Amino acid sequence: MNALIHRFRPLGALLLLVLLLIAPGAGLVNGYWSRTIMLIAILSLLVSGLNVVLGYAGELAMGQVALYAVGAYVAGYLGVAFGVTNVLVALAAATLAAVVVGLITGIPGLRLGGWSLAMVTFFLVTLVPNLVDIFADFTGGTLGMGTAVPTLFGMEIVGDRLYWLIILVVVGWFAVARNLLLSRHGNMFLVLRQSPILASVLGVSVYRLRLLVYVVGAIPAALAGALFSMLDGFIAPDTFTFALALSVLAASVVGGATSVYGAIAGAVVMQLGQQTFTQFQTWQLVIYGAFLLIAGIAFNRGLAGLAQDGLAAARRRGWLPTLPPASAAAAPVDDEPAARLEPLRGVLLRTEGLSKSFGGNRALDDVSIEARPGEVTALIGPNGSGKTTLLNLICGLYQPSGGRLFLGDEQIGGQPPYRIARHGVARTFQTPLIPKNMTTLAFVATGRYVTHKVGILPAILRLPKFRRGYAADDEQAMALLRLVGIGDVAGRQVDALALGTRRLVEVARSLASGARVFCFDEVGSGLDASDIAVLEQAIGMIREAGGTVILVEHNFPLVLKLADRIHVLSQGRLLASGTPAQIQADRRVLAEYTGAADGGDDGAAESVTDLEASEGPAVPKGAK
Ligand SMILES: Nc1ncnc2c1ncn2[C@@H]1O[C@H](COP(=O)(O)OP(=O)(O)OP(=O)(O)O)[C@@H](O)[C@H]1O
Repeated sequence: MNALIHRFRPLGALLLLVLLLIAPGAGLVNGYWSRTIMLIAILSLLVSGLNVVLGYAGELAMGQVALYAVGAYVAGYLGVAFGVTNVLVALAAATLAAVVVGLITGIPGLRLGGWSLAMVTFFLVTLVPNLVDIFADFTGGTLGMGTAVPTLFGMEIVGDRLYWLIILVVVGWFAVARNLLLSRHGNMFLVLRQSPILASVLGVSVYRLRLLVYVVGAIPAALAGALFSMLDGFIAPDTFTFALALSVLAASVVGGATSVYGAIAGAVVMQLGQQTFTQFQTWQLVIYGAFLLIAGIAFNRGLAGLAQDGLAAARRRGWLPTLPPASAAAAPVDDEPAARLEPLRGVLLRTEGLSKSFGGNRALDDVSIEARPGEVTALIGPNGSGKTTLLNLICGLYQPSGGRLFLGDEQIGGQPPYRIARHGVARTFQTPLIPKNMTTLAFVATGRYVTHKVGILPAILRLPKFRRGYAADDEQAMALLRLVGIGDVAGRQVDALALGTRRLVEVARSLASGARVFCFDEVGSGLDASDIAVLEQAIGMIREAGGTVILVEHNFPLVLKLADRIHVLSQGRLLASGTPAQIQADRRVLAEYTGAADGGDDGAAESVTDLEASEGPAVPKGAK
């Protein structure tokens, strides 16, 4: 039954599309409703563009309405000034204009960072009437501009034909958006939304990805504008108002910004609301504000989120058949033998006099260490001694104030994090960075985004290259989850997992990139004894496979078991380096941990192991 439903889903969608297309011709809807459907379709294009930018990549870009105007005027002007009325040319020109305007506004907006994009796009919307006025010779100014009748190969595209065109363009866009967002690219957009830091340590240039998302989101807005100019046959600046920008934002939030089809739900609510209530014009800003507040507080995943929750509840109760696993690889097969790691091309990592200051605080001072391939190098020290700062310098998240960082013979210190990640440096975080709305399997596969590239076009067109890449992503991610002993959580939402499990997920994610150097930041904390045993085994495997492991850890028994070499930091300086046996016997280290002036002659503890035998964290002299 289940398989049958899924097999016939595309057929159902096709039937729905055919029904929608024949509705006006077959008399199922009158002229009023066919215009309403076209307006909803156009609005859903606008909202969908915002969903891509805001819902997926987390960028508040208010400029959809300005891009809507660009699409409308470009399509309109082509017809009026050059007699180019072919709808395909008009739509292509609108798309091109969206890309150009997207780049012109996106580059400065995103380069400056922070709220700049929101500000730039906000001003873009408020500028539209002025620009239309300034270029009145081309746009007709405030009086507006009549547009030519659209054509296709000599045929006038009016009435039912225009209705079909609008429906087909909107369906086409949603197919593109679906294929893009429900792919490894969409998953990376979600990672970016949750944490640009995480995206950058996965090897992604945050700036370029943001620009890409912003430009992609601009395209449906311009297409909507072109279609609107064909529908109304007239364009005037009072269509492209700030109130419309707010209504698009409200529709995005109400429909559910992180849902592909939420845009349609949001557009339906907004358009029907507008048409149903006569007082709407007067009250529109208040109504949009109220919509945003209610949607933000009561159902922050929008109508689409409510629908998804309802469907999930119905499946749990057995009222609906359950979904098949995301992929064949995701089906839990717990009795399968754990995967083995392929050989890793570990490399020597070396710091030379590395320093980092935050204002007057010298967090790291002249630290020189080595981490060798096929070894586990542990960094220990009390809280605030500079361990995480050192990892952040190694990964490029901090710029060094002094000193150098070598990977093999190459000096990589000071490079941006995404470049360092591309050299093969992977990282986990003290507080795991985990995106929302993603399965554990998909999250682990994001580790392969840069190293096993599949372009956007193969993803949108679902080409064999995309399918092969997708299958390999799933298979590898599943094997790695099994390796760290959590294959059973592959299909679960990764942000719903317990802290200890998230740490293991991060280890699997770092392995997915095929990295050469692994920086594990307190990866053992919060894990129970059985998880620690699995972690120990996984780190042992990375070492055996030849990887370079840098382990920041407070769990001293774990450090003693795993480390080949230990570096002890104290107040940002390197206090001692040596084998576990040497560090255990080092009285300076004991003194640092106990606070005793001369290494613990009070007889309370004879070695660091005595202090840490209970697996408790190293108690700091000065807690962070
Ligand atoms: N972004 C920052 N801005 C200002 N000070 C910072 C920053 N990051 C770290 N520090 C300071 O640098 C010092 C070292 O901090 P760091 O987090 O590296 O220590 P740690 O050894 O990792 O501690 P813990 O074991 O608690 O994680 C601390 O004094 C901390 O306050």
